[in-house]
Amino acid sequence: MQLPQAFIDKYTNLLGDEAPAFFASLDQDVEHGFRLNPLKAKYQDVALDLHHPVPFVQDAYYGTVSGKSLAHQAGYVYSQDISAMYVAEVAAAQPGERVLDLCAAPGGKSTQLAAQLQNQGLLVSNEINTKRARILAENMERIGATNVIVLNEDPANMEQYFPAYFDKIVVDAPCSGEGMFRKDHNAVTYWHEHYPAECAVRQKNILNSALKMLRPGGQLVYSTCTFAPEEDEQIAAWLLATYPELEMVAVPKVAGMTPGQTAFADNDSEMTKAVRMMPHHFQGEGQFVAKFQLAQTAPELAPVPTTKKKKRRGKQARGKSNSLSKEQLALWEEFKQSFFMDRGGQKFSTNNLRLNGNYLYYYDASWPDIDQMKYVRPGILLGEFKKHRFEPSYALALAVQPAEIQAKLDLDESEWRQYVGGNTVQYTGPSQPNGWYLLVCAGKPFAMGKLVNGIIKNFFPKGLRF
Ligand SMILES: C[S@@+](CC[C@H](N)C(=O)[O-])C[C@H]1O[C@@H](n2cnc3c(N)ncnc32)[C@H](O)[C@@H]1O
Repeated sequence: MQLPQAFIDKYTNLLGDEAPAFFASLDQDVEHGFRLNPLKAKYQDVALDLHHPVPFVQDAYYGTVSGKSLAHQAGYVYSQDISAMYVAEVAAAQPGERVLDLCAAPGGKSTQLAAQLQNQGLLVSNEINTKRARILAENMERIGATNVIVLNEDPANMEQYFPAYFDKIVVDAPCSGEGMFRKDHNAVTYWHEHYPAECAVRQKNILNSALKMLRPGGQLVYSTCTFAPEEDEQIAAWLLATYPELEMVAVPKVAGMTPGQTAFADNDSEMTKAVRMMPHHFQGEGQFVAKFQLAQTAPELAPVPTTKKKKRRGKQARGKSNSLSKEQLALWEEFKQSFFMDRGGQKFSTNNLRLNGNYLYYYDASWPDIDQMKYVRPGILLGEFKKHRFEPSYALALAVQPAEIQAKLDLDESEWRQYVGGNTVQYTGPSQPNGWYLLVCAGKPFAMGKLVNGIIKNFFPKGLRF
């Protein structure tokens, strides 16, 4: 790989004797990994090689996964770089917590945080870039978490709505991406000498917003995929200097991980509590992770909102949320009765429904009001009301477990392939009445289908077909 001379000079100076090994490693192949998704029933029952676990990350393995496999489509697996997996592992969200992933697309950390939460508590996954926020929403939908809101906001706009609200915040910051040079040689072309310093300005702005949303006693995890001290140790040191109520928490180092470098931040010895993953020592991409604790006694850092809340913004935010009409409620209840065992029990109860236009969402009544914010997914999309009927969503199929559904049809792998390719399927199983069914292949729910006189009509989302 052709590295810019300024980059070579910089790291020759910073890394000294290690520099040749560091530069050489940027031309070597990277080890791939994937994580299984414990939110799915029997999640380890996948046709993948699970003989090589990543020892320091829950449910993670070395290897590659096809995006066109059943396990991937049905949300049982997420491909992720080995180093990147360590960020959410360090955040260690606990069931019941309120967690914010502030720079979340495409969803590597968010999918992992959702798994840690086990559908208890709330995960707000935010992405500022609209196109990327949609991809994030698709990934969150695929893994089937039922406690996730996907926002498409500038962090600065979020402060007033979530003052001192979250127990944990992950800032996986936009950065100069030097750690990605190995995987994406094109990334080198964006790099210039002043790029890290420019990124640092943006990182500080994002962190200032994040801290206003962190509750006293809460924890912040900051990470980048760059080697630049300006964006790593120097940002961590700036945080400590700017927010005396913050202290660093030591991040455990496993084989190959190196401590943050004191020399990169005015000999601040706290920096050894952070971790660096450098490609000449560690098998994944380059990564920096630092963890901070906000003192329990810290004053709330958020301004008390005094101004009137802004009007709803953005296309997705249009259509005031309102309650269901009698007909809509009856259609939903009718669907629930035929689809779920025990009519769904307490799941998706009427208190937790929210209508946006004709779209019906599950939105837990205890969650914060996001009406004023730009969102992509305000909870789980359950389905859409069409003329005198209810059409259940793909997201619902991925958010339920087979055992809680009575209306389901088992398809084999070739029928699955036919269906995800956008085709109808001739149903050959025991006779069933017409209606909506959860489609299941090898025990994995993968879509909704409508059975009409022995044919399963195709409702697989057009953009996801393969
Ligand atoms: C390193 S990536 C996040 C990767 C993600 N956490 C994952 O694990 O899949 C950083 C993200 O920050 C977003 N971003 C860019 N500028 C931002 C800003 N000013 N505030 C918040 N996020 C920003 C980028 O669009 C990008 O998706």
